[in-house]
Amino acid sequence: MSLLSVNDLKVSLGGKPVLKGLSLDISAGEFVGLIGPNGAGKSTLLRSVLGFVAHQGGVSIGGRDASAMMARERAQQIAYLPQERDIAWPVSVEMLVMLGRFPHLGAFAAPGEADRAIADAAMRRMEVDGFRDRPATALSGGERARVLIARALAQDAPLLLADEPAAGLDPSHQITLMRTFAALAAEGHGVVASMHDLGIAARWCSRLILLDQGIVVADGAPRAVLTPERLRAVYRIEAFVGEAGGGPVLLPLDITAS
Ligand SMILES: Nc1ncnc2c1ncn2[C@@H]1O[C@H](COP(=O)(O)OP(=O)(O)OP(=O)(O)O)[C@@H](O)[C@H]1O
Repeated sequence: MSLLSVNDLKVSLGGKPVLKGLSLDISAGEFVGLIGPNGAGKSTLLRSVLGFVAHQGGVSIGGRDASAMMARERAQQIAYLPQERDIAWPVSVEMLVMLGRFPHLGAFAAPGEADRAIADAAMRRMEVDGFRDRPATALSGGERARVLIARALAQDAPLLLADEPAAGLDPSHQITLMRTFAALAAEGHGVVASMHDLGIAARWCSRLILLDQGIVVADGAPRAVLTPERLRAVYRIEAFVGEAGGGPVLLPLDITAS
């Protein structure tokens, strides 16, 4: 089932074309890594789908034209983890995660038992339930990131768009996150996460979409997308690409000599 369809998306920012006619489809069951060098357009793509950026071209969410959807309807269909990890108010971790349930509540309705159970499960998944009573502003960068991911999980939308969710996480929490996203996809959600760690993207994602200068330059299985030639052409890096422990391994080694 198609969760997201983007057709010939074009965005200009500050008079400069940033997305230049980009098309993609995301289906239920996929864990897609959105990769590409700094400035390739990854965040702009995610923000355009959310309706935060003026754009040309078609976006449909769950088979419906996104431009006709209210913000609340979109939030029921798509959970979004922004790149910024700022938390403005010293609310408790539990309250912040519970905010993920708000698109599902009626006007003025308080969260019920089912909402609490979903928020609790999200906190346990991201291993933040141990500090549920602490102010969310009094956490380390990585802990804060995990709390914000838990909030996005609590939203329990068919599609999750996450902008650099692994940034700032230690290796064990990065792997926990990748396992969680892979499990969400196996449960029938769609997950699109922008990432800079190509090794972790190669190992865990079912599909990679490589952006460069506002266009999709490769889209497919990680082994097919991350060839040494393409890494050279797009990232200007030399990399070791191999296999270990039942999956692909990628290690950037050096800058390509020009
Ligand atoms: N408000 C803005 N005004 C002008 N140009 C912008 C604005 N926001 C982003 N850009 C430009 O748009 C391009 C794409 O930016 P975007 O943040 O989408 O890239 P990205 O792939 O997410 O990069 P990164 O990996 O560094 O997060 C960049 O060249 C950036 O400088």
